[in-house]
Amino acid sequence: MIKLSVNINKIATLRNARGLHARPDLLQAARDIERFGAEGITVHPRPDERHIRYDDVRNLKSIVTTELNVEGNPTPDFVALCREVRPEQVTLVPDAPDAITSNAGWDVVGHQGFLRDTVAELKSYGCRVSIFLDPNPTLVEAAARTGTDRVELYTEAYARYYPTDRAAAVQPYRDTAKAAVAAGLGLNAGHDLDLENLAYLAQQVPGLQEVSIGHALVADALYLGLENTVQLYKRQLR
Ligand SMILES: CC(=O)[C@@H](O)[C@H](O)COP(=O)(O)O
Ligand SMILES: NCC(=O)COP(=O)(O)O
Repeated sequence: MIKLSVNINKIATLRNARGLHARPDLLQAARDIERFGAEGITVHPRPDERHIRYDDVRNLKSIVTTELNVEGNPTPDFVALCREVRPEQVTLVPDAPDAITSNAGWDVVGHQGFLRDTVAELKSYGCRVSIFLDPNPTLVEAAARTGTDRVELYTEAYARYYPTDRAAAVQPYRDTAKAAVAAGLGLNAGHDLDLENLAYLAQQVPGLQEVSIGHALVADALYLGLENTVQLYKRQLR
C-alpha cells in the first residue's frame, strides 16, 4: 500500500498571510489530516520561513502520530533542527534559498561526499533519510553510495508531460524505480502530483512506498473539503 504524506506548507502560507495570525490552526489541521486517513505529515521549512516556520516543526513533532517528514536543503540550521526534533524521515532537497519551489534533484556525483556525511549524521539521530532525485536511472548507483535509505523521485516533469503522453511521461520513473529497488533503496515520490495524474503513477511505478502531496491537495480542499480531499487522494493509491 502506497502511503500518503500530506504536505501542509500551503496551510501555513494562508496562516502567515496575516502575520502571526492563529488561523488556520496548523497543528489542528495536521491532527485532522491524520484522522482523515493520511499516513504522514510533510513540511518544508525554507530559510525565509515563507510558510512552515522552524517552531512549527518543533510543535508538530509533539502532535504528529503517524510520521513527520521534514524536507529541506541541509544547511547547518536545518540539520540542527533535525537534531533537535528527530523526525521519522528527513528528505534532502538541493533548493536554493530563493527558489520559488523545489526545481531539481541532487547532483549525487558532485555532492557525493557532502551527502554521505549529511546522511550519516541524520541517520545517527534516528531519522530515515530520503534524497530528492531526478528520474534518471544512471543516478541511482551514486545515490545509493550516499548511504541514504530512500530516494524521492521528483515528479514535476511527469506532471508536466502527463496530459500530453502519460506513458512517455512515466517511463523514466519506471526505469529509475527499477534501478532503485535493485540497489536496495526505498522509494518515495513527490511534487505536482494531483487527482488527475496520481493513480497512473501509482500503478506504473514499481516499489513506490510513499507519495508526499501538498499544493494540489490543499487547493482541491478549498472546493472539496479537507476530509473529502484526503480520502479522494488516498483512493488514487489503492
Ligand atoms: C520537495 C518538494 O517537492 C516539495 O516540498 C515542494 O518543495 C514544496 O515546497 P513549496 O510548498 O515551498 O512549493
Ligand atoms: N515532496 C513533495 C511534497 O512534499 C509536496 O509537493 P507539492 O505537492 O506541494 O508539489
